[in-house]
Amino acid sequence: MTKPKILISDKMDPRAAEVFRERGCEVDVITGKTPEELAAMIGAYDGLAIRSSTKVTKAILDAATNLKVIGRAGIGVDNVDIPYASAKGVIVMNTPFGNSITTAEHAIAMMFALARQIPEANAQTQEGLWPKNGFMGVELTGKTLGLIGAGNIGSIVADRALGLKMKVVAYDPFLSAERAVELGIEKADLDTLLGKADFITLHTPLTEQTRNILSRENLAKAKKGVRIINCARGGLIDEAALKDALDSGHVAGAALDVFVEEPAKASPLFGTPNFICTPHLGASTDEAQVNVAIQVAEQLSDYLVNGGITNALNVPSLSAEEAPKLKPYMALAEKLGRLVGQLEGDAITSVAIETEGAAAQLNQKPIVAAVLAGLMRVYSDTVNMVNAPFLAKERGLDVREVRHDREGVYATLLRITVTTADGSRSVAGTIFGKGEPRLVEIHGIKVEADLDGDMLFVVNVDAPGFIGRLGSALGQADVNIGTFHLGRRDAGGEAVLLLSVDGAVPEPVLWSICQLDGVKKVKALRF
Ligand SMILES: NC(=O)c1ccc[n+]([C@@H]2O[C@H](COP(=O)([O-])OP(=O)(O)OC[C@H]3O[C@@H](n4cnc5c(N)ncnc54)[C@H](O)[C@@H]3O)[C@@H](O)[C@H]2O)c1
Ligand SMILES: O=C(O)[C@H](O)COP(=O)(O)O
Repeated sequence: MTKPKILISDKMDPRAAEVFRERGCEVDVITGKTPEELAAMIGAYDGLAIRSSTKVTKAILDAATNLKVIGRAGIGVDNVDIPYASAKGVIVMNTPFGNSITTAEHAIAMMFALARQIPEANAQTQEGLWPKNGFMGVELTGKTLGLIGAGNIGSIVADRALGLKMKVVAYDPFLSAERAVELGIEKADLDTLLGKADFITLHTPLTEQTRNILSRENLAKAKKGVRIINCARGGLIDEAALKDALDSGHVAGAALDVFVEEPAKASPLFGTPNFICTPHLGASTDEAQVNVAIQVAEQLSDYLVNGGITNALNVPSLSAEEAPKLKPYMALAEKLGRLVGQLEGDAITSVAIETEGAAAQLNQKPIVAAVLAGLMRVYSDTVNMVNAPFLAKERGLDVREVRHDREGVYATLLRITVTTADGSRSVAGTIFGKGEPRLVEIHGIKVEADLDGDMLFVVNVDAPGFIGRLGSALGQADVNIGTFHLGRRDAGGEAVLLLSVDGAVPEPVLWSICQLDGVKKVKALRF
């Protein structure tokens, strides 16, 4: 088996490359490339490990013809075009916890630095000014910290702030009342927070809802003398409005680790009194960088080598223990999806995916994704488990999952029922022996077959001599039959034939079979 190839394109702790190699991947560390240079080389790689410097744009993804997974050694993935990666079938993972403590500590450090104006006091002292009377600070004890975003980092900041005897008020629409009680903080709306907070710290992702959450209007609503910290993402604060609020004294201090434009080489905020900043250093500690480097390498190699999916942002997770159990089911799901996709074409409006017995105990999401990937292969060669659910949604396909815990005739069964304008049709399969996927039913008729290679599907009226006539038609056309599977609803009723053949059946031969007495449908299939 060829080893998966990984590119590490941003500065990352060397443990990442070591872990990739230990886990059976080839790895190149090539940093500091321009987008054009990256686009020229990315085609050779199965996995891409990045931090925040590499911008994974549409152009990079278009050039990444072999890419299966992108791993972000860190949290924010706003440098990756996730919708486009999903459409291209590329998994995007991050390491959501590896640098949270470090970043929370940076926010607390910024809060102290603001409260005691440490950077400016340090600079003036080292200039020999000994400015003992110029730096009157404020205590943190008893002050109110307004937390915008109380997720992983926000809740660590809250914990540390409570330890400093501050009161914490949080605005986070997704924070439950129970979680707020558990954290020992007050849940509030944004206006209440703005009216109460002596310090405000931001810990949300940058989204359409959070962009400029500290707008000019909201800054005006904040308490006079507020101090503001942003170690989350540039764009959460209106930088021009912040500059004006610092100049007017409405905001007593601001500390930014992140900027709208990065690298921030120039900013109207630079040089403003009571403004301090760091160059996106939130995650920059030895501990955090080792954590995220190891985690990203473990996650990417786990996916490329074993099929395990952890911390993916665009597909359901799949643990390394689950992956081998699910593997035969995903193969079955893909084949059955492919069968109905080829039989019904683009007329399908809805699909029901039912599992029975052992199959019903498994994680259903990957099975559903594999069915959809198989089904939509008729529309596109590049469809896979990652982009199939998105493509299905785009096409308006109605997808339903049903689990039946009881066992039927089979200890484990997967049934797919699709609906078209002509009604509903189903196919079903099971897992035999050591994980072999097997078709067991088509259109309610029992037929056992391996779905493999080129096949021919025929629906006919059950009648004596039909099989002989079909065999002759194929023989005359020099089409060799490998296996032959037959089922019928009842004697003289509808019958189905599924044949494996050595090579694709040419169109004129399909047409001649269509002309045989009693034939209702003929379809060449490929698996
Ligand atoms: N400066 C750095 O180096 C650095 C390092 C790590 C993380 N970060 C950034 O910090 C931020 C927070 O990271 P995290 O790990 O805590 O993420 P998280 O997903 O755990 O938490 C984000 C929180 O924001 C909340 N939220 C979402 N929309 C909101 C809205 N409209 N208003 C208020 N709250 C909202 C969510 O409910 C969630 O609780 C991210 O932007 C991340 O990229 C920066
Ligand atoms: O989202 C993150 O994890 C931080 O912004 C850290 O980014 P970095 O890895 O580029 O330092």
